[in-house]
Amino acid sequence: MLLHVVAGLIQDDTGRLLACQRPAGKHLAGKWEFPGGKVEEGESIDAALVRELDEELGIQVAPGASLTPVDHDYGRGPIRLIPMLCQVISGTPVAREHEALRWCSVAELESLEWAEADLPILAEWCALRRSRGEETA
Ligand SMILES: Nc1nc2c([nH]c(=O)n2[C@@H]2O[C@H](COP(=O)(O)OP(=O)(O)OP(=O)(O)O)[C@@H](O)[C@H]2O)c(=O)[nH]1
Repeated sequence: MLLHVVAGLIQDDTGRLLACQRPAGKHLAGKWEFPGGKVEEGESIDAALVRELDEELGIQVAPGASLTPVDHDYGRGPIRLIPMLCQVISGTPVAREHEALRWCSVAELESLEWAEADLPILAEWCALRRSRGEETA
């Protein structure tokens, strides 16, 4: 069965993107990812995003546009990773479930070791920024 996973792309005022490091002992430990998680049965993508970011980071967000979903299989069954831009309404991110959080410029994003399914999302996000003339941040 295809597992739907939502991933939140959060930008700060200076255009940096929030990256989260997966904790030790879990699948893909130490790799970087976007905050988010599995969409529960009967739950909308937007609702899953709001719930997961509240649980994981203690922030309240407003879902925005989605980027292109990525289908991937780590050998544990197929997942569809759905990237969603989002706006923080309240709170400051705290790593409740991650090893570390980092606000990253484009150069910093490229220096991290990402979960494989995130790579096309990062490429799309960087292209989007370039098309808006924001590539220097
Ligand atoms: N939250 C999140 N998950 C991602 C991303 N990229 C990516 O491949 N995944 C994968 O999506 C799957 C579901 O993520 P999850 O965070 O809800 O699950 P988990 O691994 O913590 O729980 P599990 O160990 O019970 O499966 C995992 O296989 C995870 O590695 C991402 O950017 N954000």
